Amino acid sequence: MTAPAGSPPVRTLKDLLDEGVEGRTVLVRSDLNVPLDGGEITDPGRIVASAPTISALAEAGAKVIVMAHLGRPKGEPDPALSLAPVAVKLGEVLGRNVQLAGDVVGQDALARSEGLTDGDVLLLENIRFDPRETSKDDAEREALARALVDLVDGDGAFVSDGFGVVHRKQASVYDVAKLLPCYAGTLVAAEVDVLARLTDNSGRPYAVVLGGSKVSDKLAVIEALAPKVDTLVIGGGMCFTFLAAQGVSVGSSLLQEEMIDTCKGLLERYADVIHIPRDVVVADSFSAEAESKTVSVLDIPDGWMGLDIGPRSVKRFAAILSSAKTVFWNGPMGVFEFEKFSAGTKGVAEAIIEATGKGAFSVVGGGDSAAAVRLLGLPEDGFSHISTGGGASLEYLEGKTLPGISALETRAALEDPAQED
Ligand SMILES: Nc1ncnc2c1ncn2[C@@H]1O[C@H](COP(=O)(O)OP(=O)(O)O)[C@@H](O)[C@H]1O
Ligand SMILES: O=C(OP(=O)(O)O)[C@H](O)COP(=O)(O)O
Repeated sequence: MTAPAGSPPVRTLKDLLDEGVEGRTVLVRSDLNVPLDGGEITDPGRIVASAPTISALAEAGAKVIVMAHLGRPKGEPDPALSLAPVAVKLGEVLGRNVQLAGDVVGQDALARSEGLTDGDVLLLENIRFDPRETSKDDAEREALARALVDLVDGDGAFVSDGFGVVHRKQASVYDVAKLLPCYAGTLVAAEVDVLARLTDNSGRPYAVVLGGSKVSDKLAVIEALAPKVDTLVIGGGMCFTFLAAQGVSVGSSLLQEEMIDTCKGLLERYADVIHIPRDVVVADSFSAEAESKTVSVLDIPDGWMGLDIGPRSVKRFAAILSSAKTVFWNGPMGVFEFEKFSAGTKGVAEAIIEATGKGAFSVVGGGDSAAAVRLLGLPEDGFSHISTGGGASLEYLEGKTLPGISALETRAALEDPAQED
């Protein structure tokens, strides 16, 4: 894992294993935030990607305690977001029993952590059931971090392996790293090394494709990315704020009202960089069985919502992407989970695969984007790399400090022997 120039290398899982972990308790932060449909996991990609680190530690005799989140609970237990189905799937993938704690740092988690023997794996309940995980108050987050460390015996360690969440300054991602010897897991190390190839001197034309539904997160990233790239193709739930900025009526589509002026400015400053759809597939409700039709963006009926980009836009985006030498894609072009709104995602993905076949370096980033590739039956090896992090990758590309990475670098600097007087 390449550390920023001049800073000591971040310690990795290999360093921890070389130290020896037998009998030691190791806290691991994984990103197991998988898509669910009625309690069923529709794509276990993140669980599969997280398994090597957990497996290596258990095989080496560590007592492994895994911290993870699922969705965005409002700081209290939500049965629909319990990690129970994740624990079952993780056990299947690891080929070993995975215990699920009934709480995060409560009596059950404590009792189970005290009862662990070498090689055991304990998954804590959804870490975001505790409001301190995502608190903006440092003291609150630090209190949860200390409670998590209390689950660990004296010679414990922390492994940061949840690449998809390293852009979040949260207790289990950032604050725990200040309290224990910390290491980058195999997934985090691999992802950062791949993304390091997506820099300013990447092959040109450099295209970024943005979609999905986390509009507020990603609109903020666009301002930083726009000057760095040759093309910004925008679809999914992202495009409607841009369309509204052009005075278009977007019906009941996803819309970030407070960002309309920002988008107006971006469209003015980067008119030749930013490309938004000219036709969309609209629906009279958010459902797989909704009535739908393809319309010009100028004809979105009141009360209807855009749930995919239209065929004309797919064709235009594909033409733009066909000459790209570097492509980063985060966010589906539509609600691909519903078959009738999946054509936009499939068409743009196929265009990226075609560009990759002609020598482009392409990265797909994001839980749902990666899931879309697999669920739409597209060849994963048609892309140069499929990343488990969408927002994390975007903020890395933006050049932002990722709290989950900076915490590792800070610890490495503090523990670097060269720093000794
Ligand atoms: N036009 C749209 N309206 C509402 N939701 C959308 C639209 N287009 C895509 N989505 C949703 O975006 C979600 C993924 O968004 P996001 O989490 O940002 O992607 P990723 O996980 O790849 O970063 C998908 O569940 C998809 O259904
Ligand atoms: O799904 C995730 O990010 P992504 O949607 O950017 O891929 C991560 O698990 C982070 O989740 P969050 O955006 O609720 O912090």
